[in-house]
Amino acid sequence: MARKQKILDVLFNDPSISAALARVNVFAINHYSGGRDVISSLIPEEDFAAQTSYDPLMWLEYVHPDDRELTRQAWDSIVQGESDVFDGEYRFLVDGEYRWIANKGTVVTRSEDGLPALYLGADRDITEERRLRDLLEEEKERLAQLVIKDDFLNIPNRRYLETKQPQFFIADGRTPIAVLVLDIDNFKQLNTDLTHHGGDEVLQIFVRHVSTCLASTDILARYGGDEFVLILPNASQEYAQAKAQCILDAVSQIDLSAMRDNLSVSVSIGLVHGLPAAPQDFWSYFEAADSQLLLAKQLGKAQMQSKLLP
Ligand SMILES: Nc1nc2c(ncn2[C@@H]2O[C@H](COP(=O)(O)OP(=O)(O)OP(=O)(O)O)[C@@H](O)[C@H]2O)c(=O)[nH]1
Repeated sequence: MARKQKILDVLFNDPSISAALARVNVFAINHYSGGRDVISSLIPEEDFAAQTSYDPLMWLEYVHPDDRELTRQAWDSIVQGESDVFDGEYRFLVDGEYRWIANKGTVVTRSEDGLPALYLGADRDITEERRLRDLLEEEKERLAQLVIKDDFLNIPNRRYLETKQPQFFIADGRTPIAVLVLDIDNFKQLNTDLTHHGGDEVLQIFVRHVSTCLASTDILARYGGDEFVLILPNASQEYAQAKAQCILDAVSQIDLSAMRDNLSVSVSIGLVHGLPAAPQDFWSYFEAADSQLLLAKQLGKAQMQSKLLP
């Protein structure tokens, strides 16, 4: 005890040591002294002095209410002796504003009842670091979205299907799914009649019309060119058939008279519905739907052909 006391005396009473520690944001709290000996705390000295009875948890009041519970839990495990090392990030009230602080420190000594007596830690203001980290995360998310989105039509693209399909394709033998492949009829001719730019406009009008039939859980993606994939997770066969009919009707309503007279748009649809079971995957459903699309084209276009998969 005498040796510990000596260490504490040096630590807290030698101004050169206190100053050296403060320079690297090391703070020390001597709970033996009822919290009177403090080096370099973010809490103003007068707030310590103003305490009528010493509360070793008073610092938690400076932690942002949203971060307080987690911080308290982490500190509790120190108090209870489950760990000596504290390593946390929280917002802390400094000069009237909340700053993000990283606090890493350790209990140096415990009193006889096992409670932390001397705690040495380093506070680091990471507000700017956190802001940059958040910006980077947002940017990464934005780029990730760009990669899986068709920029022109503002819907998911083929890469989306390739990366995300396991999420909606549940091959447990009891979760139904419908996969539809849509292809605009005679789009090559539309491009010739309207120019490529006009064809682009038709693609946008097409997506707008198809979207009037979609529910929030339906996923429409552009597979490429004038070919689209529509996934209806958890859909009944009747729901899928009605969806295809809605799309056929909506596309037949497209009016291109503002661009050129006597032009109409139609779509052919291949539909498969089933209860996928392992080892089936999304692409086996896609291939089957694509075969149905081919059949619809061969049978005269502007129609839907469907198949039930086991
Ligand atoms: N305007 C435009 N045309 C595209 C785009 N991507 C692909 N195309 C064209 O779309 C046409 C697709 O034609 P196909 O689907 O092969 O044939 P189709 O004329 O639609 O005939 P069917 O599918 O048998 O009805 C091709 O001429 C492509 O050059 C695009 O982003 N914009």
